[in-house]
Amino acid sequence: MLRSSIFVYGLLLACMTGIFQVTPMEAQAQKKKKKRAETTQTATTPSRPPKNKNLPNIVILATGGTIAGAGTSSVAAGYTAGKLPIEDLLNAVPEAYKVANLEGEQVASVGSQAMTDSVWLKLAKRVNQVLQRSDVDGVVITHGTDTQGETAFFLELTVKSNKPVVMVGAMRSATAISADGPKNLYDAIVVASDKSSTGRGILVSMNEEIFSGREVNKTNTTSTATFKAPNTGPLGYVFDGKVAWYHATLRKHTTQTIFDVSNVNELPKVDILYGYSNPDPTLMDCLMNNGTKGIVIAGVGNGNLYPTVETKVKQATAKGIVVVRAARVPSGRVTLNGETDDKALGTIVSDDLNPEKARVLLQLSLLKTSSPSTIQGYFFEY
Ligand SMILES: NC(=O)CC[C@H](N)C(=O)O
Repeated sequence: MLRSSIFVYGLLLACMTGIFQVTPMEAQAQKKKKKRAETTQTATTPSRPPKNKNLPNIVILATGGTIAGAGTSSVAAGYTAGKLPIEDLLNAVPEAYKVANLEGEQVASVGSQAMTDSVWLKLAKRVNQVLQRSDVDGVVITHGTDTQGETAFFLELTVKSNKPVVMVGAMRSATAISADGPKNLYDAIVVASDKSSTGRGILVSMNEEIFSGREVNKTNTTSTATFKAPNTGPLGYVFDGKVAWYHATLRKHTTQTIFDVSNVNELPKVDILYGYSNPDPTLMDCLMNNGTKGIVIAGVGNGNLYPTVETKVKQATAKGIVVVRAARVPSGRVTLNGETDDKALGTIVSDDLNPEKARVLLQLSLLKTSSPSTIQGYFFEY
């Protein structure tokens, strides 16, 4: 009796301490099972397939943004932009490897609200280097949406190749439910791989629409359909892995421009002043005394200026600062000598470029000349 109760007690103890939980044979089987599970897991993580010589070669240059953003919740809006590396973004779209051979490179990892002139220059130089390679057919650039319109126009004026360059972003982070990044990235790769995208300038592919880098703007703070071209509409669409074109830009771009940044390390300082009722004209003093070489005014209506700002503008142009009248109105042209007397003020107009795009063109123009009339010519040409 005593012996049997010692046995039962011993058995119980053994079970609790796990001695009899797994026999050596079972342990080996479990080890094998675990290894199998690990192998299966690796196999489901898409790895780079071997190069297919029948597919185009696309280089993806990553700069950050929401498309590479990650948050702690899949439903809350909060996240940090530019966290995930390009490899992770590509792993979310294994289908893209059936469209092109893909090579990824991280140029920057920033939310595009932190975009700088130096990243622009680095990016433009890198795009040009990559496109010079005879084995590269096109480039895709992942970018935050906040300032994507400006970067697109900067590249539109400084990329020296006819090969497709397609920018893309996302409005929902990579960890959000229904993240739009993977579909947008897939579509952008489709657009960049399509020979019909050649010679169209910098393209921005978002939400199944394709825009010109000159025209595209972010128009909604949170919607996935945020990108629009208010003056022209989209150039085309990408749907079901196919591209369809309806329009083309007539303004000079890429290989047709005079702007070459290959030896440029710094851009001239150009700032934007916003127009509104009863503004404080001393803001202009701040810019005039701050080394600013050019000022873009986001004027009201047809780029009109508040009277006391107008007085300051006259002082600025007399000092040799180039002042461009643009408009805070989201579409349309700013016309010369309408309500505002450009001749008397020494100002020029942005044509139909919005203030931030006018700033880009003014920065590049000032690398060439400080003559307002020559720069006005550029604004009607590009
Ligand atoms: N949707 C976005 O990409 C916005 C995220 C961030 N502010 C950026 O522009 O990079």
